[in-house]
Parts: sequence; C-alpha cells; structure tokens
Amino acid sequence: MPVPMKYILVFNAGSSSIKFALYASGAPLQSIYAGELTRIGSSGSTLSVRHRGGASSGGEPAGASGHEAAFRRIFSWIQSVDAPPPDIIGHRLVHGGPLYADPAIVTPELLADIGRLVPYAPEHLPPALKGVALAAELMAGVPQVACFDTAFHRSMPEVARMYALPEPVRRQGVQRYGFHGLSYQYLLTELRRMGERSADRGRVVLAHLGHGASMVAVKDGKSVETTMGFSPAGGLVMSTRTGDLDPGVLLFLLEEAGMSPQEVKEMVNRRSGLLGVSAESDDMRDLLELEASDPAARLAVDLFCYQARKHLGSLIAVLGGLDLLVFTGGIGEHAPVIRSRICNGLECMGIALDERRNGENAAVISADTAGAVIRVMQTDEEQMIAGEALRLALLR
Ligand SMILES: Nc1ncnc2c1ncn2[C@@H]1O[C@H](COP(=O)(O)OP(=O)(O)O)[C@@H](O)[C@H]1O
Ligand SMILES: CC(=O)OP(=O)(O)O
Ligand SMILES: [Mg+2]
Repeated sequence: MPVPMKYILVFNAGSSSIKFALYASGAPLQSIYAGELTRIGSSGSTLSVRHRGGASSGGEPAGASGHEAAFRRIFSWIQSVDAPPPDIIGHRLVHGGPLYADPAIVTPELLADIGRLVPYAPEHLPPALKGVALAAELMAGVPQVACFDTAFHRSMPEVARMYALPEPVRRQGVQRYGFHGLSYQYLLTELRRMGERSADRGRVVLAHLGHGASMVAVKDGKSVETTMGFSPAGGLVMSTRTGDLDPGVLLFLLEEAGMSPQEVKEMVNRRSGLLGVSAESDDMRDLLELEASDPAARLAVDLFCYQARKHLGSLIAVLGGLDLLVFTGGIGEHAPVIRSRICNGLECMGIALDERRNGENAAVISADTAGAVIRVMQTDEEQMIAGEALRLALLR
C-alpha cells in the first residue's frame, strides 16, 4: 500500500532571524517553499520567500519588532499561500541539555524541561519556544517535533565534555555540550551520499562559520570534540559573540567594572565579536570591504581568522591528523579570502588550498598535493529537521 504524502513545516529560529520551510515527504524530501525573516527587532526587518520551481519574493518589509511579531507575520504568510497544510511541525531547539539525546515530540513536560535550559542558550531558546507556542495556538492539533543541536555531540568522550570544576557544580549539568549539531549531521549525511569514505572512517573537521560559528572534530562519523561549550557564546570569535573568554574577565566585569549580570550577558552575546572589535558591523561582507581603509575592521577579520586557525589546529591534534576539512555557513561557503587566511600556514597539518578553486567556491578547494581534502558545502539545517521530524512522526 503506498504511504500517504506528508507535509512537514520547519522552523529554525535564531537570535535575529527565523528560517522556515515546507517539505513534502519522499526520498529525497521535496522543498515546497523556504523563507527567511531577517533583522528582527530593527526597522529594516524583511521577509523573503522562495517557491519550488524558482519563483521568489525578495525582501518585503516585515515590520517585525520582536520574535512574536516575526512569527505571526510568517504564520500569516503560510496561511495565505496556496500550499498544503502541514501534518508535522519541526523546530530547531539549540539546547537539549543533559536530558535530550534525540529528536522528541513536543509535550508539556518537554516544554518545562527546555524552559529550564533558557539560561544555557539565552539568545536561541526563547525565540524557538515562542515559535512552538504560536504553532500550538495557530495550527492546533498538528504534532510538533523538537530537534536538538546538542544531540550530535553526545558522543564526545567525558574528557572533552568536562570543565575543571568541582563535582557538585558539574552535577548540575555544567559541562560542554556543543552546538550546530543539525548542520553537522546534515553535512555527514550528504558526504555519505556522495560516497566520501571519511564520513564513516576517518578524521574530519567540519567548520560551520555563519552568524554563530563553531567547528567539530568527527572521528569515524562521531563528534569527539567541538569548539562551543556550555552555551553558544563559547569557542570561536563570532559576529556578535565573544567566543572563549578567560573566566577572570567575567569576574572583572561583574565585580570591578560595575556591570550587572544582564549587561554582561547582553555584551558577550550581542555587542562583541566582529561587531565589538570593528565597532562598525557584525557582517563579514562589510568588514572585508572596509578592511583596506579601516584598521579596526582589519583587526576584527584578523582575530576571527587567527582564532579559527588556532582552534582548527587543536581539533586536528585531538584527531591525530586530518583526512577531510569542510567549510560551511554563510562565511564558510562564500568567503574565499577567509578560508585562505584560516588555512594559511597549516601545510604541516596536510592543509593546502588551490587558490583558483578556492576563489571559485568550488566543491573541492584543496591543492592536489595536500594531505587532506578540503571541501565547501552548503548546509541545510531545515532539511535535516524535516527528515528527523518525519522519521519520528512515522514511528508513532
Ligand atoms: N559573500 C560573503 N562574504 C563574506 N561573508 C558572507 C558572505 N555571505 C554571507 N556572509 C556572512 O555570513 C553570515 C551569515 O551566515 P549564515 O550562516 O547565513 O547565518 P545564520 O547563522 O544566521 O544562519 C553573515 O553575517 C555574513 O557575515
Ligand atoms: C548555535 C548557534 O550558534 O546557532 P546560530 O549560528 O544559528 O546562531
Ligand atoms: Mg545559523
């Protein structure tokens, strides 16, 4: 008997944007539409949508003063468009804490558990939970599935998960979790589909360099180490987040500089990183244009690349070598000069770019003589969520 077609609606809520997409079940999943509402909270918030077959509406003003307004705008677009209603709704929840190792059906109990994790991911969980609540209100009765970024990193060994803190503190769940897991799972699935053997057997580093940025070391298909830790603010320098900070800096800010915990949280998440260093922009495109004439912009880009190179080297040390390196995310996919500045000087680790291929954003950008293959891949968290949500719904 043929399996009836299912439609899966996906939401990926970030701190300043919401991506959404509708898929029809099948192998592969078929995208029906995909959209993004960006710059939430600013007067320039816009909604753009792409339909299957190519028609797209680009950048109409969305008037989204906050995440609730943004979600309402998206739901009203979804309900106005000539497309099937969803059978399942999938959400990206960046943090599953110690409890959630797999995608799960949204229940009141799950919402209570995730609500307690808001301080672990204060920029990401509140908007995502808003989306879950509005979907329950506006699309009542449609089952919802939560997919967690942290789940992929559950395979990290204890030594990689631990902070050097006393046991009673660690028992409260203060440990390294890691994020961008849905993006990493998507990349590994794609690599397997392409017949890339190192996705299952070998030493791989995946570098997701977008608004948020992280890297993961993957050994024989499993996460063994990653740059982000307890929250998505750690690890690499990001668009507006600090990345790793000496704990002494936070104590200094709280105790000596007179900042409140709320002010510190806002600063490390929203006013630091590329934006904080350049004092101009959080967008790598702007900084690359500015850096020839603006020393602060140049310093921001240099710091981003330097920290990325340093972390890449440490992940290669954990793996004991490198077979494959993948760049993804807005910066990883589209900025040859950043890839080049990160890889520069790492020939001793098997990393060498073919600058012509790199300049063209080719699928494989390594030099033929390099010890490791270096790829550029487009990630697709929404498709990963759709696949997982469908799988879980069919199991019920
Ligand atoms: N052509 C480009 N050159 C340099 N940076 C780019 C380019 N295109 C996009 N980016 C960067 O990618 C970032 C967004 O990455 P993306 O992965 O789309 O973000 P998000 O984490 O919101 O999904 C932007 O802030 C911008 O800095
Ligand atoms: C976890 C994280 O940093 O996500 P994003 O890149 O979407 O901000
Ligand atoms: Mg992202």
